[in-house]
Amino acid sequence: MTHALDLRQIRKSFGPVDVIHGIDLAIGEGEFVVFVGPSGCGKSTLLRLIAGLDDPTSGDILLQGRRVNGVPASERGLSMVFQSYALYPHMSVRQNLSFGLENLRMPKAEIAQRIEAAAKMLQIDHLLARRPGQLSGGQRQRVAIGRAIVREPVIFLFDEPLSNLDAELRLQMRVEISDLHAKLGNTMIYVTHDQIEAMTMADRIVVLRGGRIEQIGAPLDLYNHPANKFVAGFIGAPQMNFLRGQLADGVLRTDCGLVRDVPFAGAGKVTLGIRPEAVGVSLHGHGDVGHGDEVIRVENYEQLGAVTYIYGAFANGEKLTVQHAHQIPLRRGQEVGVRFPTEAFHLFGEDDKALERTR
Ligand SMILES: Nc1ncnc2c1ncn2[C@@H]1O[C@H](COP(=O)(O)OP(=O)(O)OP(=O)(O)O)[C@@H](O)[C@H]1O
Repeated sequence: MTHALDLRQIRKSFGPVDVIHGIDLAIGEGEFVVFVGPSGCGKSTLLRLIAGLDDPTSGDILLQGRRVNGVPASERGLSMVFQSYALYPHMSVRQNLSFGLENLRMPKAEIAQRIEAAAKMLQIDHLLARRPGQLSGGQRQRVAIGRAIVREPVIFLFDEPLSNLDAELRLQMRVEISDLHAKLGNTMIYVTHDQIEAMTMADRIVVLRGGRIEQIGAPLDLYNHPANKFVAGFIGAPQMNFLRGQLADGVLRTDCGLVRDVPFAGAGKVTLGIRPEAVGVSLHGHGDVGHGDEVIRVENYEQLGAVTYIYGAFANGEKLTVQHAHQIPLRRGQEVGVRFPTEAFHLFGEDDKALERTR
């Protein structure tokens, strides 16, 4: 099968600084792939290499099986949507949408028809006569997406397109971009540092750190089976809890006092990972400590109605975040029993790699 995109051993250096360290990646036709990672991990650089806005130092880029190294951006059949929208302020929305097509000498009737279809899909048909300055941030981003759509690209490239929008609008646009992908069926590559965008939009997530791929997988694969501590900590909010410990002969002893038979092989220093929602809470009556495996002291808490977040600490100072699905009475300084179900354990070795379960 021909892939929409193949990256083969892509490296990129800026002068003496190596930014991308040999990336191999194949993206299938119609896939929605999200590149995610902390600031400076090389996501935008990688996207720019794919777009043809920059050249790799070495390695090959193939679009639908054809090597495109050195092919100018305008001839790659890709459209890019930027965080900054990059609209022409002195042109109307309609002109912003038609500009690129006119440059391709496309017949006027076809341009008009494409603009009409895209404007309708994005619900900006009533805004075509306005200038970007007369639009809200969300409307501007829709115009920028419209400009990408009218070009009918083989691949859409998005570089943090929602970063300038407020939380509510981000959520709405996330859903709209997912809908757009479902309607159009094009391959889409989306760069973000926001793991929630990655979790909600991607068919597959590529987690990058320091110019290397840490893990590739479907959102829930990464959530349930992170390959290492970095991915475990990056995917999921609030973050997975990490507790120091020792493993020997199938027995885990954490520094905070937990002793437990665990189905993991290996020995030596380990980190126990457990997600906030997997930790059980027990309260007896008014603030009495219930029966738990261990006790934390509540340092802070947040009652959101649907969920309660408890930010606690063990006697040894290690922190624990608990996400509880019910409303419970809490006060700072009280002690709460916490339970650790073994099924929810992730163990990471000294090299931060996830240990395999033995059963
Ligand atoms: N033109 C350049 N010259 C020198 N260094 C660069 C250049 N462009 C990017 N870099 C460096 O390459 C690294 C990766 O940058 P890149 O913009 O790809 O990161 P990113 O993951 O997109 O980060 P962010 O989320 O902050 O945009 C950074 O350390 C950056 O400083």
